[in-house]
This record gives sequence, structure tokens and C-alpha cells, in this order.
Amino acid sequence: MAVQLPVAFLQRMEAFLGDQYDDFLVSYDNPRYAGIRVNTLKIGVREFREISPFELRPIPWCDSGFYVDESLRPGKHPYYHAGLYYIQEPSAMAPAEVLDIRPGDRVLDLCAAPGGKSTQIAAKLNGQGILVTNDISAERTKALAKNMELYGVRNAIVLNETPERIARAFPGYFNKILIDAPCSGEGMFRKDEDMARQWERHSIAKCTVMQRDILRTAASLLAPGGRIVYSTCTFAPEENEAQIAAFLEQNPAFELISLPEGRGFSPGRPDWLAMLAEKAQALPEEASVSPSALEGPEADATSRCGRLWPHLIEGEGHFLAVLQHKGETRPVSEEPAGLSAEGRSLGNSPVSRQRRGRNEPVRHPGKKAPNERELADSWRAFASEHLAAIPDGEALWFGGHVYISPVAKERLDGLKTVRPGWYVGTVKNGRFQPGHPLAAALKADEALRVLDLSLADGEAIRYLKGETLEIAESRIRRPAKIGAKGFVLVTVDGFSLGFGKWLDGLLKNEYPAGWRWT
Ligand SMILES: C[S@@+](CC[C@H](N)C(=O)[O-])C[C@H]1O[C@@H](n2cnc3c(N)ncnc32)[C@H](O)[C@@H]1O
Repeated sequence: MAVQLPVAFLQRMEAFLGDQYDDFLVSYDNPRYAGIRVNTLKIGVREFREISPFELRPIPWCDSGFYVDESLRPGKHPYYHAGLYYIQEPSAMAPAEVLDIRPGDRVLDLCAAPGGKSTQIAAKLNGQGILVTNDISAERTKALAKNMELYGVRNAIVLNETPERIARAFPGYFNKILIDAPCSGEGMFRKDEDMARQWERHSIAKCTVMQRDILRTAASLLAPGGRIVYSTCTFAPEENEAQIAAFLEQNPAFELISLPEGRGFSPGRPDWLAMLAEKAQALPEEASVSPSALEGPEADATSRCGRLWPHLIEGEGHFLAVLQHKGETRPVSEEPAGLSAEGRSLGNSPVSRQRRGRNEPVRHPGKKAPNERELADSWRAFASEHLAAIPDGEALWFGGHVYISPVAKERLDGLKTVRPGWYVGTVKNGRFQPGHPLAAALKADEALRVLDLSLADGEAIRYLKGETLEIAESRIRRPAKIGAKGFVLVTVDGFSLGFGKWLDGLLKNEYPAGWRWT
């Protein structure tokens, strides 16, 4: 066996799996599966299949997901830099699928970094509604923010908060919540040997307490009639069915929804809860899973949860539960509690100055924020000179940058906000300087000046490496009467890569240094 599995883990699995154990064990001799998921914010699934550089085989539980040959290095292709697909472990594509996202939803991804499932949710929202994507790890939110930008997401807010603090700012606000919970990671041992080595450290007991707290808080963030999907990448029933049974016992307003058939999901294992109940102290007291939750009707209901097994499907181990609130849905107010119309306006109103979060003044204490008018004027002037239309949404000044946010700024006061919305640029000396995320989210027909590079002659890769390119004026596609000089949206086969600044036959490269092709 290629992976060194912890002995205590194997003993547990043998006891739980019985006669399926041998097949389970053999799956560790098989190679792991690699997947990509088409980013439908940028390209349709059918369209991508027509231009895909890789052979694609559908993943049964995700319509935009495909198995690919990992040795073809999908991360090393200009289409990856254009955000056309996300590289994702196939089983990890399941939770966002069963959350049943509709454009216009208000979605919270509580444990989101590095953002695989958030990019999937954003694609399903298709630019409508709100995605609040959060992770407790400041370091990991950097990758989360970058992924939101690479995949051209316009309606997401990135937070670095505890669930409890988000619940104070957004009580009962969301109609869809994903909890991709921190867990002991048993399902990922084949993909990531480090997880196997760290199994004891991420002890099951410790994880159950975190999971219990996150689930509890999520219930207070959900609007009546909303849905929570709870997922883990572990087999341990203490972290899976037991959490769900305890949650249902304490929250009778929720019910478990069965997973769709024919997509590879195996049922949850209430019988394993009975096995836990037999063992004294199977769960730590702090996890507050009562013995009755392991044996009552809530335990029986966990057969409606889903499991993805490495010996039964092509992917790693995963657990899923769909918790539906039985209440009737009703509209949720966009306005934070107690906020006047004056407070809602952005910029430097006295109300917003007083209410500013701890994040904003700390980040750029020396910078003088332009007033609301200057900000709006410079963004509009840039947009009218460079874009076919001004994108919807109000511009706000935050930490020295201009964003278009899907929520009133005051909603974020006091929260550690990594990105309050779509970063469109900054204002320096009264002039607007566009940001890379603006370019990444634009479609070619939204920019007035476009330079299309092709894969064939290597120009796209030279651009991605940060080189200055010699470009004849005639190659800058633009409406008649508009000069070529200025910011140009650079595309590969029509899909945006970033900005360049064209002047006198040269394209100055604006592709961010940290993102370059190496
Ligand atoms: C399984 S990973 C998430 C993977 C992510 N959903 C994706 O698809 O890319 C779990 C994440 O939970 C975060 N986390 C741990 N405890 C948390 C808490 N109390 N609140 C929010 N996030 C937490 C971890 O930092 C980690 O990034």
C-alpha cells in the first residue's frame, strides 16, 4: 500500500465496515482521481467541452465536473489562468451541488478556504444574489480571495471571522449555508498523506466540538425555510451522523432531505451510531451528543445523509447532510438593524465614519480617503472611457481601494473583512487605476479595447509571464472613433486574462506579478 495508514484508524474502519473492509482497503492501492470543474461564470459546459485541451469524463454528481488525467498538468494552461476551470478533487464537488443554489440566493460559505466550493456556489449564483465566504484562518483567506478574483466573482464578500461574530452581523440573513467543516480528514488519506500523519493531532474528539459549535451558530444565521449543507471529508460517524442526529434533536424545526439517487451517494450509517452508543464515552462530553441522539428517531433519519466511498466511486471519502428548515420563507431586510438612510450611503458620511469596522482604518491609516463624489467620479470616468457600460452596483471606498459590494457597507462594520466585494481598482492622485479582479471578471464584449491572443503562437504565455508585447495598433479591437491608447482587456481565445496598457505599438503588461506564469 502506497499510503501509511494509522493502525488505530484501520482498526476502527474494520469494526465499522465489516465485510466491506477488504474492498475499502484495496482502494488505497488505486491512484487518486483528479478533477476539474468548468467555471460557468466564464464559459458554458458544452462550449468548454468543445475547446478543452484535456480529455474529459463526466463526474456523476456534478454536471460541470470532469475527471482529467493529472499528468497533463491542468494548472499549467492559459485557460487555467483565464479562470475557465477550477482544479478540484471530484468528491469535493458534491456538497455545493446539493445546496441547490439558485441565482439571487443569499449564501454563506462558513469554512470556505481555499474556495473550491465557493467558486462553485458563485458560478451557480451567476452574478445574482450574495455570497459571503469566510474562513477563520487569516492565512487561508488569502488563497480564498485570490480564487474569488481569478474565477471572476463579482458578488462575493470575503471574511476572516468566527461564525459567532458573523451571526451577530447577519442574524437569520442567509437562505443557503454551506458548512464544509474542519474534520479529521480520514477521507483524504489517499490524496494527501499529510492528513494521515496528522490524524492523531486532528483528533476526532477535538473536531466534534468545533463541528457542534459551527452547526449551532449556522442555525442562527439561516432564514426560515432555508437550507444548510453540512459536509466533511472524514468517515468517523462521531463527526458525521452523530453531529447531525444531535443537531436534529436540538433543532426540531429542521428535517433531513434525502440525496438525489443515481449519483453515487451511499446512505448514511445510523447503525454506526448504535455501535457508538454501545461504547461508553464514544463521544467527548463537550460535544453534547446525548445518548438519546445516537438511538432515537433523529439517529434513524441519518440514513438520509450521503457518503461517498473510495471503494465504490471514483473519488475520495466524503460525508454530506442536507438540513432543511421547515419554516416558510419570507423576504429578509437588506438593511442592517437600526440603520438610517443616511447611514446607508457610502463614503464619508458621519454615520459611516463612526460605524467603520476595525479593519478599515487599520489597513491604510495614512491614506486620505477621497470623498464619495471624487470616488464615484473617477470610477465612472474610467468606466465610460474603457467599458461598454458601467457595471451595476454602488462603488465603495474601503482600505484604500474601490469595490462594488453586494451589501450595505455598514453590514460589515466590526467584521474582519478581507474583500467587501468586487475589487475594481484604486484612486491615485485623482486618477482611477483599475485592478486585476476587474479585468478577470469582464467578458470581452464588456471592454471597449480588446486584444485577443492566441494559444498557438505563444503570445498568451508571454503575456502571462509578464512580458511587454509589441502590438500593432490594428490589433486592438475597438469601436470606430475610439483610439487604441489606454487600458486594453487582454484575452486568450476570447476569455479575459488581465489588463495591458497600450501606447505607440507597445502593450505594457498589467498582469499581477504574484500571478505570473513561472
Ligand atoms: C475542509 S476545509 C474547507 C475547504 C473549502 N470548503 C474548499 O472547498 O476549498 C475547512 C476549513 O475550515 C476552516 N475552519 C476551521 N474552524 C473554523 C471555524 N470555527 N469557523 C470557520 N472556519 C473554520 C479551516 O481554516 C479550513 O480552511
